[in-house]
Amino acid sequence: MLHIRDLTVAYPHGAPVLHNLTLDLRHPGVHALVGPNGAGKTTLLHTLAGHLHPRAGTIHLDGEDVTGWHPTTAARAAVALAPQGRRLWPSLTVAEHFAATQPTAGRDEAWTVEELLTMFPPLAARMGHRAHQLSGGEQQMLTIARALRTAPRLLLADEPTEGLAPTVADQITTVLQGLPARGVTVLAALPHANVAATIADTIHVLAAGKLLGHTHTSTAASHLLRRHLTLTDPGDETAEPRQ
Ligand SMILES: Nc1ncnc2c1ncn2[C@@H]1O[C@H](COP(=O)(O)OP(=O)(O)OP(=O)(O)O)[C@@H](O)[C@H]1O
Repeated sequence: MLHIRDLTVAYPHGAPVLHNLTLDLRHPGVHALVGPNGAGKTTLLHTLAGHLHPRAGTIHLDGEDVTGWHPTTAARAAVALAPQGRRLWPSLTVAEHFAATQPTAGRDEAWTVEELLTMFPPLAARMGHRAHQLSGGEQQMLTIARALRTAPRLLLADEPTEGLAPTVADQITTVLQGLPARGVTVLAALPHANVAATIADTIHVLAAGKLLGHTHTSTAASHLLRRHLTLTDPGDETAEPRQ
């Protein structure tokens, strides 16, 4: 469904942080992007969401060339970003977040607010609370619920379980794993291969803005990273991946 070819992305006035990156999400499912800090995971998700324009390369989504599109075009094409740091509206209540977020026009697969509250039960008791009054876990649930409210076909989730207690992280993982059955493909940036292996069908390994390969197990993902670090730092052959 998503085909990225030779993608080079830089921040304004900066050197490229993604270099000739080629990546395919061939089938609906949960896909992880794994790599050390600074690998370029967030940059890739923001490029797919239309927040950054590539310097070179192409992005095709379901056969359509969407390279360099704007965030509103991405949203209309049913691509939703659940960003790192959540970026909720602090003074709006949970109910107001839902009211302010409407399903993409023409999408039949929209979730009702009731369905989203069933998916994330803690939010049901917090409808009148402002976002800044929520716990970190509740904020993350609202971030994902708000993204789902737009009825995406591709959900970009940036570190969706970051900093959460294991039980809350498990709740979110379970939701993400159930999304492909509802027609949503998930691409989640995750810092650790072992977390990725519990969530995703496929793990795409990124380092220094380049795709090292894709795999299905944390062991193989760690091996790819370790080999990359050994090749780039021959003086430290015992180096462990920085993750
Ligand atoms: N707004 C920005 N302006 C300039 N450079 C940036 C900006 N955001 C990120 N970078 C740089 O781009 C590179 C990739 O960062 P990115 O945040 O995409 O990595 P990441 O894999 O998501 O890392 P992390 O796990 O730490 O979030 C890093 O070198 C970072 O310093």
